[in-house]
Amino acid sequence: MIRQKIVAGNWKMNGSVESITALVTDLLKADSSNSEVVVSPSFPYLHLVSTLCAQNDQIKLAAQNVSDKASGAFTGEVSASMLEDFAVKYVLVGHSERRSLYGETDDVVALKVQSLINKDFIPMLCIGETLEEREAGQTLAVCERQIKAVLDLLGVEAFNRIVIAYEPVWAIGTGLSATAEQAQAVHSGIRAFLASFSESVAQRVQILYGGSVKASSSRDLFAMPDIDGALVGGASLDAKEFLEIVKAAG
Ligand SMILES: O=C[C@H](O)COP(=O)(O)O
Repeated sequence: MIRQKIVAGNWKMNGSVESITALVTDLLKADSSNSEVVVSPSFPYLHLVSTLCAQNDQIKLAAQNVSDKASGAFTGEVSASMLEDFAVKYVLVGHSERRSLYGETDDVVALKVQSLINKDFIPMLCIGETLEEREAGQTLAVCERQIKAVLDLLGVEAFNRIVIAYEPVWAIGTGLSATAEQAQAVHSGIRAFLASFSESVAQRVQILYGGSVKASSSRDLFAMPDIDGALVGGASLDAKEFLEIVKAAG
């Protein structure tokens, strides 16, 4: 099955009105691409970016997080219904920084996925193992456990509306990308795991790789049959580098 590639830039907690305006302006100058291009600013800049991109359907918007609660006394949280006021298509969920620094468990991540699916957003479900887990041979078991929490709550059909981002924790922000072969092995394992629940869902689901993706490594990654794009952190803050990655995706 042909799956459209997605190249998503996760800007994390970076940027200002000035720098984001300049970055988006540069991204909008690029030629159109067959891949879907997504950018993920911090909440305060969603409105700015959606306004800047309003005349151009080439760039889609992602939020970096969402609350698992619908509304109420949850200071500092942002609900899925609030995101409906912006042109948000995707929402990152379960990023390893959320899991490790803010204590998000598999169960909380699954609830966030549920709140997004209920509102017709597409969750980008981030999964991946730590270095210790990889060295202990637990890479796939960890990924499967993280996916299983969502499967148990929502069933396999939910994955028709979910994008998976495989991001080995040891490769995030370290400059140590997984090799294309290492990433492919995990992606195909994830797809096989989903296929044990539904072959058609497994064939359809887009699985992105994230972890120190650079223009120089992206072509090899995208040549792999089960790598359907990238979730790019640091390199997405540089328009030229990010656009090279978009180009490599075709
Ligand atoms: O969401 C993106 C990942 O955390 C990758 O970040 P990085 O490209 O800076 O390693």
